[in-house]
Amino acid sequence: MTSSRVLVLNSGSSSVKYQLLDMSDSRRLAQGLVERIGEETSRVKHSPADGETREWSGAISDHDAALKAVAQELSRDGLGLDSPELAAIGHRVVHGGKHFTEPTVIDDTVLAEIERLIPVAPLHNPANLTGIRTAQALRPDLPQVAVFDTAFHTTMPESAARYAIDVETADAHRIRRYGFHGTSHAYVSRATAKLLGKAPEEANVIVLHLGNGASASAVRGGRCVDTSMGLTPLEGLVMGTRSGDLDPAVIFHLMRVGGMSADEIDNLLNKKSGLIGLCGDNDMREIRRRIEEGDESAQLAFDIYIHRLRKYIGAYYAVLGRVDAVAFTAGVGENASAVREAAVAGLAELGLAVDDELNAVRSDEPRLISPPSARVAVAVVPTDEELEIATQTYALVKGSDILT
Ligand SMILES: Nc1ncnc2c1ncn2[C@@H]1O[C@H](COP(=O)(O)OP(=O)(O)O)[C@@H](O)[C@H]1O
Ligand SMILES: CC(=O)OP(=O)(O)O
Ligand SMILES: [Mg+2]
Repeated sequence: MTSSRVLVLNSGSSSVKYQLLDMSDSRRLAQGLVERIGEETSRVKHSPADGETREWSGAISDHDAALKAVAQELSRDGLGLDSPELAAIGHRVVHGGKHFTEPTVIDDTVLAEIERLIPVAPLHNPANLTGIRTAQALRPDLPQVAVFDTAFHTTMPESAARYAIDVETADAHRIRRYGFHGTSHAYVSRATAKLLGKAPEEANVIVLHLGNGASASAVRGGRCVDTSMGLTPLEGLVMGTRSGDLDPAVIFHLMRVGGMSADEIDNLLNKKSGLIGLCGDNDMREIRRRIEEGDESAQLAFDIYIHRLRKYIGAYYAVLGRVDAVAFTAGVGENASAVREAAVAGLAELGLAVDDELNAVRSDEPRLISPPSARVAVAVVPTDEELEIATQTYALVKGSDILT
């Protein structure tokens, strides 16, 4: 039997998203989500392609237990991890440092490197590691492949990747801009070029990945030339719970004057800042609802979010010189028409505008929302990190002697 199925695991700090795909025709056989891992009640949602979605709540204490729940759900549909049709398991790994520029078959050395990078991706790499270890224990015979969020950004020029600090100190501690959400920026920039009827090499695209974590990238001819996240996924845009850009002196001030420890500030900036810090909610749906009711702190949080986003659009416009499209993606980018409208409002001089009717359309398909006459296309392009990870994983193991 030829094996052509790939299971993709995208382990976040408190969630696991997964998809099982048949790569002979890129068909999705099942997908799902385990949320609120470690909380009192976790939630599991599992959708087989040929059956009813199943949802249940229960206590799932850690990522190991979450993955076992995923394996069980897949088994119930006859798609268990013991299937001989499974060719590989692909894992999203958030931080790959400078070393990993390509999808990589995981061995002990790769595991050790992912572990070494935990201090620069404390919310993500530990979850990614648990996902890998549990999957290895369930199927020790299968190739496990790491697809790194950082890989797509390794093409950035030094002028974009280097911080303006003492070079020796930076090099000693490997401090530079790595960038994240790379599989999404790669997938969306390519899909945007396709939507424009261009080859990726011909298109300059600003990608705005606005999920709970959020980042922008400038992509010239299919290669990343700048991105908003940095050494860690904390820099750049305002996010659900992360501050994004701020004066680094805020940290010394909080230490010296506020009496806070490094860990306390880390927690403040990563988990209690961004939208949730500004108004108590990190879900854009809730923020929009509160704004409709006249809530001032929700309005201010929204305005700060949009102000930062517009600054990055302007910055990357200048970085690229010529922009063919601005693409919105991820939970907020794909769904929040008010964010898209506000992000480009008043930028007609730059060739940017949205058409209200097109912007209001809800769809899972890539689509243009700018008026046909606009000089720069504005697009909504749903991301599919799992499909991209599966494609890269399968390309690596197919036809190699890894697959037996
Ligand atoms: N219909 C919607 N309108 C506005 N925002 C939405 C909508 N649906 C989802 N979102 C936003 O998308 C976010 C999640 O995005 P997602 O890309 O799934 O994030 P992540 O992968 O980081 O968990 C939610 O926190 C919410 O703010
Ligand atoms: C890198 C990152 O921020 O990822 P996520 O959006 O999944 O938190
Ligand atoms: Mg995401």
